[in-house]
Amino acid sequence: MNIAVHIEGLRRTFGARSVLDGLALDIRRGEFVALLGASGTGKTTLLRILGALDRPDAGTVLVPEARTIVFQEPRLVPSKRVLGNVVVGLPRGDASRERGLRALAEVGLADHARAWPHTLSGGEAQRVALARALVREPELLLLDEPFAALDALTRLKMQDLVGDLVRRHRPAVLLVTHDVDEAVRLADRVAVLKDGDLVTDETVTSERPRDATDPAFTALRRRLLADLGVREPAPVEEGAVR
Ligand SMILES: Nc1ncnc2c1ncn2[C@@H]1O[C@H](COP(=O)(O)OP(=O)(O)OP(=O)(O)O)[C@@H](O)[C@H]1O
Repeated sequence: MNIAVHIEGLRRTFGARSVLDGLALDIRRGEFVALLGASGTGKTTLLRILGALDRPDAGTVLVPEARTIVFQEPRLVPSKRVLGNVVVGLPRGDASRERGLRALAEVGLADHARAWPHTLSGGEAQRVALARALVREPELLLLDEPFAALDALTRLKMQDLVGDLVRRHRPAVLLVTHDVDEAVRLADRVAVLKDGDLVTDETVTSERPRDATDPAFTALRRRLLADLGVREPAPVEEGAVR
């Protein structure tokens, strides 16, 4: 079957509030879906359910066994060196070590294998978290605002890195983000979560590498911002004095 994730009629209630209310979403194998939504709409709840960290109250959720999550913060084990963090939970031995080293090389940290987590920058630590997720060769990669805590330049570099890694490994991806441009840059499809269900589910048609000034990109950005209830700043006219 060509489907990696199948969700139908998903409901999750906290007290009297149905945060997810009949949500449906399919993700094909190797497809990259970005999920936008205002704060508190249930994006993390959805990701946690897909990662088996939370349970639905109702509905169907079919996900592959091989799935990993990367959170906003790297969540490294401070008492393990970088390589130990990457291979944590894998069988001990040379084969895992080799896989771990390959994954570190892929995120550009081959020379940090013996470093301790507290010596890493925020961006490096997050790359270790990515290596730890990829070394398991997931069929589904769940990304919960993985770049949100990084400075703007590091965030752009991380977006490029994730784009490259995903193209190489081809997992299905669900990326939760607040950043509309990030969603449109990276994803094959962008969905917006509102009032418990997806109100938008759009295929991104711009060619890669994506140019934020491309008309298709800007038109999609405008539609997504409207769905999110955010007004786009008016463009500054050339020569205008402000
Ligand atoms: N374990 C819980 N118990 C009670 N309420 C919860 C629990 N987990 C989440 N919620 C509530 O569910 C709603 C959705 O939370 P969630 O973290 O999924 O939103 P989000 O869209 O990821 O938000 P943000 O963009 O701010 O991270 C919030 O109102 C939150 O308070």
